[in-house]
Amino acid sequence: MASDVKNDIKWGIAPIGWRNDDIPSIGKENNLQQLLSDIVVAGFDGTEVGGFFPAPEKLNYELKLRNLHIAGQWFSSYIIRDGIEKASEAFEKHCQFLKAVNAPVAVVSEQTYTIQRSDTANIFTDKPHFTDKEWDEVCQGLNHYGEIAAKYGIKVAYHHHMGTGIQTKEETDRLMANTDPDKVGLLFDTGHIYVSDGDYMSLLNDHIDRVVHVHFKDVRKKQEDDSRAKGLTFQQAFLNGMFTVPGDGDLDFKPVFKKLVENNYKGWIVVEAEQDPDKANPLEMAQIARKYIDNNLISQFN
Ligand SMILES: O=C1C[C@@H](O)[C@H](O)[C@@H](O)C1=O
Ligand SMILES: [Co+2]
Repeated sequence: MASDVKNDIKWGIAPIGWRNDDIPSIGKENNLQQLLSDIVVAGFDGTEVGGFFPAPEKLNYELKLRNLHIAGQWFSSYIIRDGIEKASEAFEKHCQFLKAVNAPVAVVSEQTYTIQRSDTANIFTDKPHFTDKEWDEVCQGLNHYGEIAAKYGIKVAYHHHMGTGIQTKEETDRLMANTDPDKVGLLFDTGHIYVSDGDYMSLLNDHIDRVVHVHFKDVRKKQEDDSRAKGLTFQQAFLNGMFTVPGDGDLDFKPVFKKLVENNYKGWIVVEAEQDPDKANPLEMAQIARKYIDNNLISQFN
């Protein structure tokens, strides 16, 4: 059965185009009200929680004024570094926040050994690798996160991510094989898997049944090649314009959307493009993305 495109799929855009949690100086002039109002102007249904967002009461108030909704929030997980018990305590607090803002998924990434915030590591070559023991711990811990999330009516959406121990398709395959499908879902991020493996359809095709959340991140191949040749860090690469919104880069989102719809995907697709807002006007980029979605993706099913 296919999704009912109008009712089953909600479209979001992440705050990361306006402000970046990892580089707080970027876009600090964009406050919550500005961000949310831009999202309404561009025609999206909601967003994910950014690091600068206020407590639930204030956030819900601002969302309600604009009829917007929260899709989820990133959780930096440290199962290997801190152990399952301590990591789970932090995760439970995260779920409490998510429940208070009615978010359906927790976006989880195991951040032990990550190089995504490093000032020196080459994002294309220096990723960490987990030992077999660490893999066991992460998989066990994530299953436990799934049990905690379920108490709050939330799903775990695991985010494969450049510069982490679970980045490639092979690593994501291993994660999917060793976690419980009822407890751990997959967040499919087009940009991360493309930069990692040079392909995005294989991951989607193989794990479509586990996908509970989606990030649409486009890649400018020229800027990716340039960043790779220069051995840039993750932050340098995105400031070099490696990522952009769908419709502005080189990835074709039509087969991705088709696959999701044909497999009855129900949930959020969030446009997510970390860029320098001084170079890429966030509202303009949001409007480019929305136009591409309407004219090239949704139109396939009209
Ligand atoms: O989903 C994401 C959240 C960000 O914090 C992260 O760095 C970005 O690359 C991403 O895909
Ligand atoms: Co993402």
